Amino acid sequence: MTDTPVNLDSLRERIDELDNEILRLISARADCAKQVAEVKTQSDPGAVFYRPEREAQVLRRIMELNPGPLNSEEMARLFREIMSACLALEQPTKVAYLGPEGTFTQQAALKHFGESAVSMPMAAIDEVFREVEAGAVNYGVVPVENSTEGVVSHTLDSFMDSSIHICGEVVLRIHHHLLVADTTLRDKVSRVYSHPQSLAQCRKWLDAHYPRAERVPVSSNAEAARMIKSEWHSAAIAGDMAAKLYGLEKVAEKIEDRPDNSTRFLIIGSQHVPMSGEDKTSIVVAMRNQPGALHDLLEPFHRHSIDLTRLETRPSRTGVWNYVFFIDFKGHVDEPRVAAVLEEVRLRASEVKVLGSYPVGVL
Ligand SMILES: C=C(O[C@@H]1C=C(C(=O)O)C=C[C@H]1O)C(=O)O
Repeated sequence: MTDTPVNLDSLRERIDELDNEILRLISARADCAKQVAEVKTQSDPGAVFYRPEREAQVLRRIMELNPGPLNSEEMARLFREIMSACLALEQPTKVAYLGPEGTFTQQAALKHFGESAVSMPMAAIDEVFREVEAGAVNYGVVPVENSTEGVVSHTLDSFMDSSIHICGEVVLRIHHHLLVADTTLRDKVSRVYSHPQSLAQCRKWLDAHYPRAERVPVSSNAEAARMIKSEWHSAAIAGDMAAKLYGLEKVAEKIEDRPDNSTRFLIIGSQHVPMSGEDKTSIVVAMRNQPGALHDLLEPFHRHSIDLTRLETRPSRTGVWNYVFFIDFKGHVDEPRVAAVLEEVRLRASEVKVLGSYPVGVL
């Protein structure tokens, strides 16, 4: 196809006009968001400006209305950033995440809150919980389950001793790469560093390509990326953010054994999140260890046609009960049918704790 200069010029003129329009509209939107913040402060001086359910509704509406040619996810990502910038005008959201910088958890935090949020790396999952509990940050982001390797048990255990709520979820496609520094001797790699979950997610690939290399588990894949800078015979498995942060090269891309490898992260905070129209609830239930306990627990969900999306069993650490169950299901605690089920579950269980109701992840 050949573009005549005249065509190109007129198209660019049209783009300039559209940009002027977009600029005007985004500014008008930011003004509106500012006014919303003023209204919120008038009714409650300590008001939280960020509203997870409202943001989910805005993004879902945009995805539904999107006429193309941009795909809906791409369009929602643009709106995600507009909302993030609007919110930061009044109050940048402070978010603690499982660090160090360059982890998938940081990527998840930015995907959920947008680039205008202030994100702070923490050394461990319980530190993220502590920062949120202490009110030093507005929210925390922690990994909870991976499609290949299953549950992140540390996160579930942290909920047992905490009053923290779940305010949201975000799912991230995880792509791992084999990374080296510019000083690494690529044909002499005898050691591969990564987080144990990442090593497990790339097990078959490592067996096939580096069967003799020692696999060294470290606290995060960003830490693995940092470490190999000073070791000429070592490689790291990590994602794009860590590769960029530490200036590493990719020897092999997307080496995860399963192409649909993804991780679910939870947004934790102290807020009760109202209904967004498409919500999930997470609860933790302690049962006495007696025959039929699990059946008794699940039966009310079945009878009220409530969709369970996850069931996880953890040994109780208190000794009073033998098992605790982490259950996720579709619906919100403010819905009467969910309230009815919880009432029944309370009668059958030794203890029920609602961790939170929150919008099903949009992006
Ligand atoms: C504008 C509001 O406040 C914040 C900003 C939003 C936005 O820019 O659309 C949406 C929800 C809140 O996080 C609101 O509550 O409507």
